[in-house]
Amino acid sequence: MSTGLRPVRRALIGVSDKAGLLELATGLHAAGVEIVSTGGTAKVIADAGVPVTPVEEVTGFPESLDGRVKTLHPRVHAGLLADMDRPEHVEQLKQLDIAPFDLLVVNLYPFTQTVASGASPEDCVENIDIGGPAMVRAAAKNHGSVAVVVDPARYEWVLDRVKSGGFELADRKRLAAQAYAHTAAYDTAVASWFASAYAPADDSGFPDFLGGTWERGDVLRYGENPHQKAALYKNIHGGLAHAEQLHGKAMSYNNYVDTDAARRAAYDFSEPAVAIIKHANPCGIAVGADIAEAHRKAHACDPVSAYGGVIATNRPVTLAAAEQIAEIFTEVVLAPDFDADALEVLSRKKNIRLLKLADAAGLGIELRPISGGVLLQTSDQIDAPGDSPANWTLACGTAADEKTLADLEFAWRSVRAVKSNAILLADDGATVGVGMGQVNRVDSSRLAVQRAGDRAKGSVAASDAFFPFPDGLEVLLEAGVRAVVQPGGSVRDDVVIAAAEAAGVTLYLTGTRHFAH
Ligand SMILES: NC(=O)c1ncn([C@@H]2O[C@H](COP(=O)(O)O)[C@@H](O)[C@H]2O)c1NC=O
Repeated sequence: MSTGLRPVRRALIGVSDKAGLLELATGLHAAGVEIVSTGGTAKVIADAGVPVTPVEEVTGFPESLDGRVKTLHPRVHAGLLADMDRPEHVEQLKQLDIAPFDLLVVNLYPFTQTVASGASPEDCVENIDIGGPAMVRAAAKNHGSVAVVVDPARYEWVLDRVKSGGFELADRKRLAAQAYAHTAAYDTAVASWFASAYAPADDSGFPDFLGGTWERGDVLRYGENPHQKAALYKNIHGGLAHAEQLHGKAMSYNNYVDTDAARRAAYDFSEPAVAIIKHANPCGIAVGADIAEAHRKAHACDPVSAYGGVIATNRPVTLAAAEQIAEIFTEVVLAPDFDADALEVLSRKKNIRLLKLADAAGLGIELRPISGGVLLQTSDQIDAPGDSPANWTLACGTAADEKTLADLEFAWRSVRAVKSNAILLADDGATVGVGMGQVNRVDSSRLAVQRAGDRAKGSVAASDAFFPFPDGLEVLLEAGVRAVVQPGGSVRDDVVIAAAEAAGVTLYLTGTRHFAH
């Protein structure tokens, strides 16, 4: 069966990123390939003494308008679009005196990088490549006859193929698929920038067009369950999907979901913090003088549930912390870094996955697919006025002393990481009981109290949303909680406050809610 092998005799090269260009051009020339190039590319090649035909010689037209017109010419596009398996195309090229191209190597003006550099809108617009994508799309469409390369990392492989006789049809198809993904991502970046930064339709802050492209990372063993298939796709914005895995088995689908929840729970504490997550909910969050102390305290919250958990920290993992973690069966540790000795200790554990992610902050927006669409919201940062104790309203009881207020603030920050309805009990910078994911606030309160056991007495509590009735709060009061922080805002706030007052408990209202569904 024919593999559709086509030799490379004539190549068109126009690259913005000149990395690897010389090696490529030298290799192509040595393999007997005629090279045609655009201005800057041709200059680099010619300066190195490698023969190159300027594209102007092919078009008979000068590169003009500040480079806006270089390759946009029938003599270039006919050479890229002629189907060499169709005799009439071959004949037409002959009549028009146009030579076909067998290989196109292009990379585009750096639009995304220009935007990211904070360049002026005019510079960004000028960095929208027009001729490059036109050629890439033409050659990709005509992959039956032309191989198109958009990735400098492929140059070595390209030379190898050229020297060994050319590209097979299967190669050219894969290259074409890559080329279309490249131009699609490029156009999506341009369209997104126009819609949100350059020409927004209104002042809502939400663009009319929402674009995103992802490239496949690892194919995962399975999805949430073994009968579901799954793969990781990565965008260009960094984050957990790009974390460097330093050790351990491949990440699973559920590992990623839990690690992202752990990241959200731990990353924005100013003190050293550790979050231990199971099934996307915390079974312990704590701050401490260092990571080892924070881990000890977080683990003590619910050692039963912490077994097989996922840990995130906001500081590099130290030897002391690593030795503690190594004692407990842990699926994943995510940290900004690992000290060398800590890495050595943890790497002795075959099954633990160690992920390094320097910037865990995330993009500040979240997308959630729903049937037929996607919901977009800004992330639940802890930056609303109601998140600052200075703005809390003391609804009843005595004003909290410094330690109590610090615990309430810790509990308030931590409760964001708990699925609603969320009730979180804390003491001394550590959770002691977490009630999560119940469909009423009374059950969440019962769960938190039950998990805390004796530790409920004298602890502080945070509720992610208001108590609609006093019943949930009463569970906490009976257990001996000494101070509570909650948003307030229920039509029955007066009876809820009265219940706290009767128990002599301090109650603060934040006016801000932190649901996590
Ligand atoms: N205008 C054109 O006809 C055109 N043809 C190719 N380009 C781009 O020009 C760049 C290469 O230019 P140079 O070789 O001059 O550095 C490549 O990124 C290529 O995608 C063009 N530039 C922008 O559209």
